[in-house]
Amino acid sequence: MADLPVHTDADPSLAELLATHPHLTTDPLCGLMFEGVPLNAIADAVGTPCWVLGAGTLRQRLRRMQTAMTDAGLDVGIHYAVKANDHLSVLSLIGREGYGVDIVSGGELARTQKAGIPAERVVFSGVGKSDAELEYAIGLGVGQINVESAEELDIISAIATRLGKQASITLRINPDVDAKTHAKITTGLAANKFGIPFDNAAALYARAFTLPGLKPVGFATHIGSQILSTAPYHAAYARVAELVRSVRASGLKVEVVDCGGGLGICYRNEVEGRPEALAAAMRAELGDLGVRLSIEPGRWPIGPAGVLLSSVILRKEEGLPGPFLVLDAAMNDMVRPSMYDAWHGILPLAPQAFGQPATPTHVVGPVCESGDTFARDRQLPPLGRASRIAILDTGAYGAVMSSTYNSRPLAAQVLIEDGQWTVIRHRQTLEELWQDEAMPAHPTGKV
Ligand SMILES: Cc1ncc(COP(=O)(O)O)c(C=O)c1O
Ligand SMILES: N[C@@H](CCCC[NH3+])C(=O)O
Repeated sequence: MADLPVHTDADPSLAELLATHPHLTTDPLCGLMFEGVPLNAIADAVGTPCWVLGAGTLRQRLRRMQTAMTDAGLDVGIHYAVKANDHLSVLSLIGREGYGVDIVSGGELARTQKAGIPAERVVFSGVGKSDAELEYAIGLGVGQINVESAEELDIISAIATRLGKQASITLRINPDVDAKTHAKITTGLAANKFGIPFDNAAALYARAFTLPGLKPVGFATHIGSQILSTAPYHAAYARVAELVRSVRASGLKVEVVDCGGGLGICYRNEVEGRPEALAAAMRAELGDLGVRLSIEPGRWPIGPAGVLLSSVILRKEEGLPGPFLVLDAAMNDMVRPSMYDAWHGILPLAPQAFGQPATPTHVVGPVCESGDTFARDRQLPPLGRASRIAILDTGAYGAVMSSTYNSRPLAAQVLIEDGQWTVIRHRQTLEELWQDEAMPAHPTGKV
């Protein structure tokens, strides 16, 4: 994998975006299609905003990861990171394909159980697992708990002992490696809250063998997300390998190394992270240790498998520095641009839009915050009221990060499978916005 994530600073043209997103095609009559389904047909039936997920793309990308590992001579367990997209349809597909999952909360664990994923295929990560969450996970017999602090080790030992269980644990190591990604999603630097400092890990691992209720099986690391270079992976895995060798030299058993997730995708013009290069890094640094390896990918398999459909409410130009397209989707639906200044491709749905000249356009949502902006100075064909667009690469960290800010109902979700599409989440109704709220009785009995 090249260490040059961005090959040009210019925004890709619509044609270039189509070339880097092979599951999206255009048809002269139907316009933009996703996995062979006209997106306009979905928008006509379901309305906008609407998330569309392609099961074929997800399946194909997971298989590519598995094949990359096998081709490198590695037997690697794939534990899909549920946080990227926790819809039951996704988890059910993951389970049926035989993969495991990486979870970070009791809620995610409950979803995996609802989707029928066996508890032994679950890895529980997270910097602050509550007692209730740990009791739930240990009681169910999850396959592995990645421990992130000395205090957590004691808590898990106490809970497992109380429940009469043995919890398989790894220590999540903070290798102090710069993943060279956005500051808000880097996790492997010493200053980050995640993992156990490298220098404390060997002693803590030894201590884990002395505590009741624990079965220490190895180490885990996860250095961040949207990583586009293999160098940080090499550096992190080399440190973990050093640790494995040193604790083994002191007579301790190590059976497992969990290599985390983080492989990046092409949003704009980045050279997408290649699972083959990740496999090569794992093989080079960890291949001779005779341990069971696993990875926890979220964004890579599912990010490109989703788009967010939206309609233009109106086009606002008067007195402004360039035209503003105000969409019916907003930061409450997709927060990544507001939160990380993330760049997401935008394609029109209409067939005729592709041949027209593009001009710089601002694309915003209707929420009452200037940060509710999807794109600035984006080269787009002339779009106006009722034009439809697709915001690309929203399969990961899209719908899962939605809120109902400004009392905006959660958008509908659709899954495409084998050329057929199904609504997998209805658009939230206004009543559902407040159905879980209660009003204290007013002393006079009236509001
Ligand atoms: C422990 C852990 N594993 C896996 C992931 C998945 O990361 P990504 O979606 O970048 O592959 C994350 C999120 O960064 C994480 O915190
Ligand atoms: N939410 C982040 C990724 C966080 C990864 C979680 N460990 C994003 O949208 O890029």
